[in-house]
Amino acid sequence: MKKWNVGTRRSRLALTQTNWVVEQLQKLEPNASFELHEIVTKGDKILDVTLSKVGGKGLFVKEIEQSLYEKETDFAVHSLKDMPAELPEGLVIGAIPKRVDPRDVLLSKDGKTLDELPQGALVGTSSLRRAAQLLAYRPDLQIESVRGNIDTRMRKLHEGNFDAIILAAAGLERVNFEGEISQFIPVEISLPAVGQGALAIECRSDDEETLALLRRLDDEPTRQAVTAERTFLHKLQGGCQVPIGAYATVTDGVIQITGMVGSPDGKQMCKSSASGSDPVAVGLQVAEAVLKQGAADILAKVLQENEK
Ligand SMILES: NCc1[nH]cc(CCC(=O)O)c1CC(=O)O
Repeated sequence: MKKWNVGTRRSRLALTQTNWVVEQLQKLEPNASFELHEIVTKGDKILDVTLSKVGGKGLFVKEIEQSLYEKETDFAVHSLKDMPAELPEGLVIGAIPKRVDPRDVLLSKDGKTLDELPQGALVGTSSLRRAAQLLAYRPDLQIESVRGNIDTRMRKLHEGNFDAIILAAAGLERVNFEGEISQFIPVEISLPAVGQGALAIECRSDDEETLALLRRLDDEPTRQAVTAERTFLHKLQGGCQVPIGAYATVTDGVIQITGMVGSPDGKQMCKSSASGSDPVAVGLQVAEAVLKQGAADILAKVLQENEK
């Protein structure tokens, strides 16, 4: 009987996602067994520093990738949005299952929507992307950093530290907290992070047996959409701690993508859309369009801030 060793982070969200993947695979391979290996990452340990200041790239995936190299594990389940644009040598994304809701959501006191929040309300988010788009829409809001996993952030809201916080719909739905959502923020107001709402299952590029297993969970339209988004991110040389957002959909084989780069204060916003049948081509096209609007200057300034 074949046994697969599966790497996962230890947070409730990570374990829920990994268990979901294992459940799907178990249905396809009733005779195989799967053993979970919980791995604590650097990103889980550093909770008191703003993420963008600890040099974010792949903070949540490095230790997990090490265990793949050492063949302690055969595959690992990640939130795609936590994956750097470029994978290290020898590792690939073996499957991208069908994406769930990609939107950001607002959780607020008394269920208020973005438009109903009082003047100058305090909103918790440590994402520069969310801050930029929120302030572009409501310049009066005050943004403050909030770290920790979903439970910690919701506790801070309930304790009265904030008027509202922003999270990803996908994470809340996966851990059955969708009842806490006050508003699904339209993508026209807040473009999601690249890959938000999608999972990535990572494995060794030469492990044919695992690749064949994972391929069965791959969703082609999702893969095309996130390929376009990740091409956009890669072209802008962005990791996950930059004010970059993108969202692509696929309809009858046509990919439609919108991408943005904004200054964290929301005052400068570069945004463009493209469509076509080649995910890489449309991703590059949008990246060039926002670069023409001045995205490089915004990103350089953010990098400079992070180094301080
Ligand atoms: N940055 C942490 C993270 N990574 C993935 C998700 C949610 C699940 C997803 O977007 O796939 C979250 C939490 C959040 O942003 O609210």
